[in-house]
Amino acid sequence: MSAAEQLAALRLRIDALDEKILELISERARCAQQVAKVKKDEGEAAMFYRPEREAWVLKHIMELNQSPLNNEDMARLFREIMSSCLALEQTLKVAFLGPEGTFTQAAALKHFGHAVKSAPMAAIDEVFREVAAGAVNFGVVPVENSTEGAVNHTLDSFLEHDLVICGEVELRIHHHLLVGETTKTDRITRIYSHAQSLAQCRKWLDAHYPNVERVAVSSNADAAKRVKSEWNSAAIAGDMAASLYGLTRLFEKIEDRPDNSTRFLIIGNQPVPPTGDDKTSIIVSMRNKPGALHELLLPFHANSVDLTRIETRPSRSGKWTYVFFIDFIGHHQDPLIKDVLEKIRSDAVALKVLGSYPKAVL
Ligand SMILES: O=C(O)C(=O)C[C@]1(C(=O)O)C=C[C@@H](O)C=C1
Repeated sequence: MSAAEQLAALRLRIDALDEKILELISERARCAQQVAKVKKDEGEAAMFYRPEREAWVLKHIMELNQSPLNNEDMARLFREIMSSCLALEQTLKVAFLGPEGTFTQAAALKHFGHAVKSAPMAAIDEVFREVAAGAVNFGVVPVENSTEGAVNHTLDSFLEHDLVICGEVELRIHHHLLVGETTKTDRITRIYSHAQSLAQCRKWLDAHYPNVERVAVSSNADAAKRVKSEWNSAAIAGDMAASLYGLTRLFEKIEDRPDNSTRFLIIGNQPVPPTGDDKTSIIVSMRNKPGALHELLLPFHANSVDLTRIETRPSRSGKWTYVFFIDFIGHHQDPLIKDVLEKIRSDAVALKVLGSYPKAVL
């Protein structure tokens, strides 16, 4: 058989398979419509989006996968199928730190898929306010970066709002130096980016553009937007912002650490049931006395509960008083975790469970 004949035969097989896939996806979509009907018949506060179920579906697919596609690629395809199925039940509106093209938007799409309605906000606090007011279903906010540490705006917003964390998503962050069609690349005098991104590329900038002004703006996407109209400036931003604002990559992957990644939280109003593979986030304030931190950590150690993060912030309710943000493995409904939380509550000035949620799958 000639190469052309082989290609034609393979394409016929692909056509037939596509038709089967189409049929199966359609059947799945009709199932989702029936699920929606059952949920609506159940009562007023139907919960269409079910993070615990979505985590299970994606993990199940990854466990079963034996195809040439790797687990992440396969799960991403199912992520999108499920996103479209959910859109048949309810159009989710998701707020994030805008404008369009930020890493936070990329995180939102990674977590929810592309069938949600995006609502870009000008600041992290606005994301919290929109969710609290019920103007959107969920919000996505950055919480920590592997190079630069905590995102304090997000932590402080948790002190001011009563919202539930219902998910987490991790994103590898690749920064590029972006220029526009009219940029004179040998005469760049200014580089725009978000302060965190400038910090994540500090060594690269010191080596390549030591004398160029670094200007911190509200987001990477905002930086990309500015470059379009200026001939002497460049921006540090990611792929989404580059394609959205029609910029080209003068240098790629300029982050100082190759494993640079950011963790984002999904905030909403709906608690998530246990999946068996969960994380919990709490805020605790302790009496200002020697050994307070030791006292706080003891119940975790005594019960072999894995802490994944601890962060300290000023409490805002008194000079030199602090609150601790703690993440650990387990769900607040697990009997062991319940015991740990009860012990902490008896020693603490205040304890707030921000939420228990499935560990990031993708
Ligand atoms: O199982 C459900 O509750 C569904 O609504 C179905 C489905 C899916 O397509 O698999 C859709 C949306 C939910 O977030 C979870 C799963």
